[in-house]
Amino acid sequence: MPETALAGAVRSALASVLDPEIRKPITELDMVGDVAVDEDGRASVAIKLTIVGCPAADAIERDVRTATAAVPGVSGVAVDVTVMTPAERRALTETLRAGRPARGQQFGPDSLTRVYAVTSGKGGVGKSTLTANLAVALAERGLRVGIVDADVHGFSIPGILGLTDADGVAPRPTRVDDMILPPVAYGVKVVSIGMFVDSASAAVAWRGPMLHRTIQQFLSDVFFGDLDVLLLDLPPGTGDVAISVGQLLPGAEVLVVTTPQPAAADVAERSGVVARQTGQKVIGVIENMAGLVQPDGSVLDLFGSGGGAEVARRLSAGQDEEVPLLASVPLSIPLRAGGDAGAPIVVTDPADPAAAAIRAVAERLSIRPRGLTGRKLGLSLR
Ligand SMILES: Nc1ncnc2c1ncn2[C@@H]1O[C@H](COP(=O)(O)OP(=O)(O)OP(=O)(O)O)[C@@H](O)[C@H]1O
Repeated sequence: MPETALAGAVRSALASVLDPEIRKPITELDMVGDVAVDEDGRASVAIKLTIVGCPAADAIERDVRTATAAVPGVSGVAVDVTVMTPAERRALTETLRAGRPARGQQFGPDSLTRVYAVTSGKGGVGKSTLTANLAVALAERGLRVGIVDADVHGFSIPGILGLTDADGVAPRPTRVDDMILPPVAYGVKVVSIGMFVDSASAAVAWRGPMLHRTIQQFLSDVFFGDLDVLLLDLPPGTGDVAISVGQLLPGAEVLVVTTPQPAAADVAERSGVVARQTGQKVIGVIENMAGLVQPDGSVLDLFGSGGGAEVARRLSAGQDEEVPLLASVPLSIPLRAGGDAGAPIVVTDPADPAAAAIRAVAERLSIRPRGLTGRKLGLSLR
């Protein structure tokens, strides 16, 4: 039976309901089944969820009720929730892949997504804290942003972005067949090794090939959709990881994080040099944990000063293009506390000097023109 005009109006209104994980209208995802409105204006809407126990079910049902009830002429709403058949699910994953074969890489040479690998010479310099806040600041500017947290030594991104539970455990992402739907926090799609281990303290002692396979799986099986920017949080500076990134993401550009400590400069410089040896371009240095402004206005240089500028100078030597020091992010109690609480300060306390410095990096990155330098153009000479 054809839908009445009112049922058609309800269906159109449902285009405003987004699947919170896939972030597309449920109408485009074929999640809306029969829609009918009786003579008294009572609407009945059939919704097909991707999987049984879909964590987004309540949000979708609520939004469907609200959108339907707002259509003029509708007096009541009944929502019938079912689950897609395997064939419907397969059709959905094929639509989401948009022609890309299963297990195909999403960020290959033709991709328009800018990929930034955030690296540091050693642990504990604030790489994850900066990556998470930078991602949120980029999303705040209207960009579509994703993070791959592959830092096996401390998969801390889910915690910093408030995705973990009271025990510090990250949520297991929803799977639709072989497609992994990344949770979204502060507008950023996040996938982390921490989402696939059993406890927050689980130690991950992985050799390079295992990490390589995991990054590869994240890049192929996680549904990121069209992204403007993908940030990679990688374990501190080993050659293994740089080689993997070079192979899997030849277009990736590198941000080097260091502290102001002159002694840290050597090891930070090395991480930049290793990245370069594997064909990646270092596009800037971020100094973190710089001088803390005291209540009396004096500056406490807990970790010394000048390390960031020194690393940038050394990485620029012999290069056509200078490697800039993009920011010097001061020590900040709110930045640390925001990370612990899962509330990134670029949103909760944007005026904090550390938040302002990170937001300035986001602005600089978001207006960078896309260059083709270093990209294979796919031309062949006959
Ligand atoms: N500018 C800053 N001011 C104060 N605390 C900071 C700052 N940057 C980071 N921190 C804190 O320092 C600690 C280490 O930061 P983080 O986990 O981001 O480092 P990391 O380089 O990613 O380390 P790892 O690679 O070992 O995971 C965290 O407790 C974080 O809150």
